[in-house]
Amino acid sequence: MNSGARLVAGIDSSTQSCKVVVRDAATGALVRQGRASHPEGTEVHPDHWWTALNQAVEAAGGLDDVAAVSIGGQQHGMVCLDESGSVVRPALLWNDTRSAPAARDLVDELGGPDAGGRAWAEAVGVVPVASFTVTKLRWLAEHEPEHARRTAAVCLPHDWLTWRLSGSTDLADLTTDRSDASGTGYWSAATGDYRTDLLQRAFGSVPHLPRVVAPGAVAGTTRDGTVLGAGAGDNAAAALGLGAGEGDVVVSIGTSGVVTAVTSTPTVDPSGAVAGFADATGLFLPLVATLNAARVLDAAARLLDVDHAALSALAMAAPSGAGGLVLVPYLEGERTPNLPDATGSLHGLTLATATRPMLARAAVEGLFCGLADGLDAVVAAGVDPSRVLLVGGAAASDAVRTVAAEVLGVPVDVPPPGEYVADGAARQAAWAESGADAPPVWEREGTRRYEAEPVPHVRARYAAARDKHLERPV
Ligand SMILES: Nc1ncnc2c1ncn2[C@@H]1O[C@H](COP(=O)(O)OP(=O)(O)O)[C@@H](O)[C@H]1O
Ligand SMILES: O=C(CO)[C@@H](O)[C@H](O)COP(=O)(O)O
Repeated sequence: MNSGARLVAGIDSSTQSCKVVVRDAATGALVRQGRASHPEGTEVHPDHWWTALNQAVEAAGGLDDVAAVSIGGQQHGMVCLDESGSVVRPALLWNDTRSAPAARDLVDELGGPDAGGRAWAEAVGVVPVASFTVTKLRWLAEHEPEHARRTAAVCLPHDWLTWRLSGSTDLADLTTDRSDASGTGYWSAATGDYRTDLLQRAFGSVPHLPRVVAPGAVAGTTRDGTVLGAGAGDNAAAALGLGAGEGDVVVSIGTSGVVTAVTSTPTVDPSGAVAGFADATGLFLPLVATLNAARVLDAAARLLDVDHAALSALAMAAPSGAGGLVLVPYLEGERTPNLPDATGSLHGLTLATATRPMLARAAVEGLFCGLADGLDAVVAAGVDPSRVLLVGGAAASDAVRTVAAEVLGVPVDVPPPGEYVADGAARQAAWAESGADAPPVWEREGTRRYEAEPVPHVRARYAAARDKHLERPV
């Protein structure tokens, strides 16, 4: 297939799967792609990611003719390695909530919800919640001291996979990048430094940490000499893949629901709603993430015994507001707002709303009302959105696109279906391989705009319902 063009590859090692794209480095044209599934669960041995990566690479026709590769990965997952480079225990993922008490303790130790929240946000841009690596390390130190004692290095999913691609087993060769480092809770996007004092506080010692590679720099090479880019957290990679600039807000509906924006200054939000992450170009990436997004629709489709296309058709057959039926979608607990033990709930059931279309509509609206709260928080942090770019697996749904425009209250641009995290990683790989000051410009056509009258009544009804939920049974 290669007609002499220089090729680069981008990999998205996300929560549910691994996707690989091979693109022309100069034009960005898609040459080939592949995919493989990850196992279910919030605790996953990294070997499964490596197996899926190799399957996805094989499905994409291999990397033999590729000049450079980068990896975008699910953020925050705790990968612990011993002195010999072996994995100490399965990784705890971003959506594993067992470290919620550890998160509360870490905030309390710096002064409680107000003073402690401010102290953490000023130090590292985030206020600990169960998703962040620093809280998982505290959990490990408290609950599995033998594993903590054996931990000689800590890294993130994309760091570990990049290291595996390099073929090294030397902990000194571990690398990360600004965007993923900023999701650990012990690296500051504002200063560009590790806060080993906070890591020491959380874990009781300071294991070896990956070197932070600058955007566009070379992290190393594979054994065959293929250039390895720095990689990125998946949300930063998606922003790079979309070419998002200031004023663009990216909303991703994957396993997580995410609202992000690229900004030129770091964000400090002592409430913790907006995480002050770094992006993949040297700028910043304020981000709100929810634990409940595409899987809310998976669950609704399961309940109604339909596929996603039929779920979308059902939702489109119901009116805005689903006649007053509200689904609060805390099916996996929640991260924003910080309610790790919450469960989902259905409000406003009447004989008229107890129908399949109303339930389908309420599911889509519920997940977007949570994200609209997130968009409000990003705006309060100083972002002035001119449009929303909608991506992630569930962006394929017509109902999702329509409800997004209604509930978010801004024009929603849906780029053509694609793997924007993997594309961002590929663009970064091309940047690293070129040695240029900036990533290559890749044109993209086919973006479709969705506009709708805002629906304040839908958000008002959700706001009345969202605090009424049961905790998970013990
Ligand atoms: N047409 C669709 N409508 C709604 N959800 C969809 C559709 N197609 C895929 N999904 C859902 O999107 C999710 C996968 O999206 P993706 O962004 O790849 O997730 P992740 O990055 O978290 O692994 C799955 O939960 C899948 O069921
Ligand atoms: O925790 C976050 C961001 O802070 C998540 O966005 C993860 O990065 C997982 O992303 P997906 O696999 O759902 O795309």
